[in-house]
Amino acid sequence: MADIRPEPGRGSATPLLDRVHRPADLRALDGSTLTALATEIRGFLIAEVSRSGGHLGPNLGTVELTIALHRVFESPRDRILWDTGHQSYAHKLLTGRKDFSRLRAKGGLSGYPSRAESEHDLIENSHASTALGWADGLAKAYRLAGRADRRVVAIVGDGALTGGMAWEGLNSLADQNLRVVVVVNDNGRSYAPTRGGLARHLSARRTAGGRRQRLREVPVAGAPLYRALHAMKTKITNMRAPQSLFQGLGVEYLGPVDGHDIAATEEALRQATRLDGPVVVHCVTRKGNGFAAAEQDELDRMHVVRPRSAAGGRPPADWTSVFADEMVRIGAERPDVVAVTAAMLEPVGLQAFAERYPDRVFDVGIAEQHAVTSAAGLSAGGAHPVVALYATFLNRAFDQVLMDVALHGCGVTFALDRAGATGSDGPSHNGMWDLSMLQLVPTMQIAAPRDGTRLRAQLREAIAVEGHPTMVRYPKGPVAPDIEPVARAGTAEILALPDGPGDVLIVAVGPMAAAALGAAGRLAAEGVAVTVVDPCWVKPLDAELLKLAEAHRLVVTVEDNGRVAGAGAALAQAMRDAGIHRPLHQAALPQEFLAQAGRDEVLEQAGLTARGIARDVAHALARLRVTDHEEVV
Ligand SMILES: Cc1ncc(C[n+]2csc(CCOP(=O)(O)OP(=O)(O)O)c2C)c(N)n1
Ligand SMILES: O=C[C@H](O)COP(=O)(O)O
Ligand SMILES: CC(=O)C(=O)O
Ligand SMILES: [Mg+2]
Repeated sequence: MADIRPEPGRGSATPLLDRVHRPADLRALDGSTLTALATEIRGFLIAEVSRSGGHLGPNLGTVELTIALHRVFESPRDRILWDTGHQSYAHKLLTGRKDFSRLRAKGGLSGYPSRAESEHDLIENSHASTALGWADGLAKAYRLAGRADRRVVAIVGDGALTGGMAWEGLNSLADQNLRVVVVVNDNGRSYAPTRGGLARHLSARRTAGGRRQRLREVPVAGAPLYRALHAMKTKITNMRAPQSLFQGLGVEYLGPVDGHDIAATEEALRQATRLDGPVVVHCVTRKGNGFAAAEQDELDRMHVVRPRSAAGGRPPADWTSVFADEMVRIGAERPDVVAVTAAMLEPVGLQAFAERYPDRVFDVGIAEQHAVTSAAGLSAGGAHPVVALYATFLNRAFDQVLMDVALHGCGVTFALDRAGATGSDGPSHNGMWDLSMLQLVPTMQIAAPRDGTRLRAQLREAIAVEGHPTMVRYPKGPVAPDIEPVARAGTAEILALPDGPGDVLIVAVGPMAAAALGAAGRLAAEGVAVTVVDPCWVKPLDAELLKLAEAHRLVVTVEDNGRVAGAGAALAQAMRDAGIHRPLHQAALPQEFLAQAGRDEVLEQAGLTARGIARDVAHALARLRVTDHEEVV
């Protein structure tokens, strides 16, 4: 993630934008005014997003495309669907949302489309490659309802197009001959350059288009030659290029068109709407366009920038960098260890591994399902794959984890970054499902390290396991300071022991250890004797942990995962199975779609802080005194 300094003189004065309150207002503007509006929007985004943080590069690339879309389509009668949704800032501005002062913060604008914000938004899940599925369903529904007037347009990045769902969508659009316009927003990048056969195909089409474009720019001899070539190559429209992969599937193809040329993009879109079936408009854009620092950012074209408050100076070491470092060391010792990423090499911390062992890292595109099954294959072939993903993105690959990896006894390690609350990306990005989901997988071993030392150690332990899958989960943000154990209970580690017998056992999962210790301190001051234990391995739970539970009056589990079926629920079940009848209170994230806020705010709201845990324990103890034999309090 890049630090940025906006170019001096850039402000957010927006006289033209002030005249646009809704998409229809755009239709009254002429060509040069539209170009000036694009410049204004770009200046606004650079100034605002540099301050708030957010997806700067992708949004700088879609300004002109968004203007063209809103001039051709009549949203919300027509549906404009942004795949992933991280590139919809200009769309927000043109649909009346201009207060970016709290972008991605609590109570502020979402970093993605949001149904609560606008009738112009529909998809807000922000997991990639879903827009064609939505488009397919909407177009079918409109057809059934006899609403031929309602058009559907989906904007999908070249990165999102690497996801299998996009191809399932295209297949279905072609099958039903649905009138859907698919704009491929091709900037050649995901975070890093987009990889694979599809990326090569798009690149070849880009080059073919570019060659024609250059010929046209040659004043005298070039133009007739261009026209001759062009006429020969195009039959139905003057923009259609033959031999595209899409045409082979039964989806028309227009382009490539320069996505920073509003008039040309508009013309391509208008042509697309005249066709009576699915059509791809190949739109070539530059990620970071118009902001030199972003255009020149080799890493990811400023895909996402940190808020200015967090920028400056060296950021503190985060969990990702500890993982990154340990992977390089493990890689040196274990030539069979390979890494798999779903288009997020650098964000998940595999850059250094890739530099050291370029042949042992595989970027499969935004294709988590394929990443997991491919890892099963790697394991079957004798390698030990580490599949590194953001926790929330594993969700869609549950069946592959269960049936390909676990059922087949594959030694695959899942390294899940951004596990727990992530906050500013809203409900879609909190990593609060993995502990529940992977509890269901027979043979899966789950580690939740509490600090950097434990992350290194447990990653090693996990990678040493063959014959079944392992998972290591860790959160977003600075790595927690090391906490040394005071005793052990099997594989669990005791972090605090009272002098005498304990009243309360706090089972702190992973990075919740520090807050649990803080709570124990507060409770001790009130005369409550608390033992704090870190299970280290959340699955399987060590029998010693059950003995500890039996030795206390109240058990409290603390985890940054949804409360349903997570570590607390697993312990409650293990205790019941073992005939241990102790009341158990679960402190966890509520099983809800959590509103966007800072990560700390989300944790605070869920009571996952020292104060919150101490308060919960005190309440639970008070209730225990009243009802005595309650099992879950
Ligand atoms: C299922 C899933 N995996 C990973 C991501 C993380 N992610 C968000 S945007 C992005 C790259 C998108 O590339 P592209 O679609 O080409 O859009 P661009 O940013 O280039 O405009 C990735 C990997 C995600 N949102 N969803
Ligand atoms: O997950 C997608 C984000 O927009 C980028 O997240 P991050 O800042 O946690 O890497
Ligand atoms: C949008 C998103 O998920 C990302 O930028 O990673
Ligand atoms: Mg892209």
